[in-house]
Amino acid sequence: MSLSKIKHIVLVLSGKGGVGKSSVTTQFALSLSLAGHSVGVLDVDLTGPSMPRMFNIEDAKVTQAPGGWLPVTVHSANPEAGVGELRCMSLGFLLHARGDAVVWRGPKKTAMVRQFLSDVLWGEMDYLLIDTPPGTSDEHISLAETLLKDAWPGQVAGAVVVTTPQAVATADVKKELNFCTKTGIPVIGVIENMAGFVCPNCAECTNIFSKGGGQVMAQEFNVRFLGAVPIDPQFVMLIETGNRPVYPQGTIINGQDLSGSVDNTTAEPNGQVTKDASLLAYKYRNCSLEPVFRTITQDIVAAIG
Ligand SMILES: Nc1ncnc2c1ncn2[C@@H]1O[C@H](COP(=O)(O)OP(=O)(O)OP(=O)(O)O)[C@@H](O)[C@H]1O
Repeated sequence: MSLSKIKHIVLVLSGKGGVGKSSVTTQFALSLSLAGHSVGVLDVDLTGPSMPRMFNIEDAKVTQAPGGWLPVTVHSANPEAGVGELRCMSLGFLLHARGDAVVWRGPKKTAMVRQFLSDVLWGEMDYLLIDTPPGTSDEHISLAETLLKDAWPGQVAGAVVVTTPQAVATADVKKELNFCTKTGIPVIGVIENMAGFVCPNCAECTNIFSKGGGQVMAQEFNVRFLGAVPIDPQFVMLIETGNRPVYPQGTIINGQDLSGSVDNTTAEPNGQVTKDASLLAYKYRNCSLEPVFRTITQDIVAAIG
């Protein structure tokens, strides 16, 4: 199996679409990489692959080598700066045109997931994060079957389950936790995303949705609560504008009008990290969600052991 040299495999799940599962996968991958770990991200959301957009590598092409596909490099390792390499594989790289729709029946999806697990040449990696579609679909069942059959004991570290605070989303996530129980995939913990909005001007946190649903659910299911990630408009900007971030018109932060300016205000204090790591990672280091997710990542790494 092409996953044999990967130390830990982590699934990222959510019961509902749009709760920020891919954003969480992105931040988890960047946090791990910035902590010096080598990370692969496998996007098995076949009908809505969003990892190429998240990493701003939508135009990248996957190379076919004799033994399989070479994943796309988001950034190379920079040991001097303590940054690990980050690579990604997604169906998005294999579609002819950006935005092409995938309308496949179950067996074809199953075959694709199996091929992703067997034919991608990851090489040696500390972590492989698998971004899954929302719910419990054909992709999940194929993933669970293939992974649990082929992985060595303990290699599948478990699943991180993402939810938003409100009850309708947490209800869906309960199904996801049940799926993990039934398939025997350990649950590493629950992350509550979009938990409040911190005003960039006055720093007051407003709970736009209700609060604490993820924590309550974690207690109910006796699983670890990994933390709450607030809504940060800067993160969306970082992702949507990728490696060349420009503030849109009307952006006023801390009373300063930044419309149209390149968001490099904190990007180049020493020039070290930009040398090898992508500017995306470098920008993320300066995003307000980075310290929040760094703590969550440390907890996950400690939980995996
Ligand atoms: N903490 C956050 N702060 C600000 N924006 C966020 C946050 N989390 C997610 N978003 C934004 O919300 C939108 C949906 O997030 P994302 O695509 O990660 O959700 P998803 O659960 O993976 O969706 P899908 O079901 O389509 O796979 C994106 O535009 C993303 O940038």
